[in-house]
Amino acid sequence: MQKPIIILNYKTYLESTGDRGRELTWAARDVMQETGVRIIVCPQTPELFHHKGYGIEVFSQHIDPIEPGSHTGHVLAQALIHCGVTGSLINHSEDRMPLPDIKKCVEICRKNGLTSVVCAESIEKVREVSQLKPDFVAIEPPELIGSGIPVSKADPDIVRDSVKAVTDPEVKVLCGAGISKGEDVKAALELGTVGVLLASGVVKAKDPKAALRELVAFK
Ligand SMILES: O=C(CO)COP(=O)(O)O
Repeated sequence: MQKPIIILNYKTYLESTGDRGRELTWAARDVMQETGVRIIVCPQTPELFHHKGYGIEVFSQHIDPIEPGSHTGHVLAQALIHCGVTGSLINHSEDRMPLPDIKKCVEICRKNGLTSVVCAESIEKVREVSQLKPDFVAIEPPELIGSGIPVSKADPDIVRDSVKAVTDPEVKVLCGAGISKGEDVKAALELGTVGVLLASGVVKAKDPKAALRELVAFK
């Protein structure tokens, strides 16, 4: 079975903020080096610079649909790049955007060499945002987010149908919500995704490094 892509969203949990966030990034880097699995971490925007240079890919949780100029308080692609960031989540369920803004963000990412991961809450949304040609679309049913109930097992149809809804072979599909175990990741791959987007199962685990090891150790 192919190796999964694991995107770890730090959200705004205290367990992934400040020094604890950096320890989590080091743990993810170690597991990535041990296993060869591509792991990407997504700390909060003000902390991104502190995760630079550790030998692991860092994505932003958000980017704004703006060009350089007068946009106080917004997140500019070039500033993310300065922080060592190589991609961004877009339209996360906890940070939704209107479609024209998603489109602009995907274009900005493409123009600046950033990987785009657009989240979607339904099969219809997956179909719609995949037309924008992001690098990844992540199906995440909001009701399962943070529930501990893995989407890949609780609702395999939404994952399978999301994979079918994406007709462009260059757009890869991820799934997320409630993922915490290797068997959840395995189920996600069997349904046709290339990996998972997750948060609480690792961030809030007693031993996040052990949780990450368990997540990627399946046959
Ligand atoms: O929103 C998510 C990842 O972006 C999923 O969160 P949980 O893994 O905590 O369910």
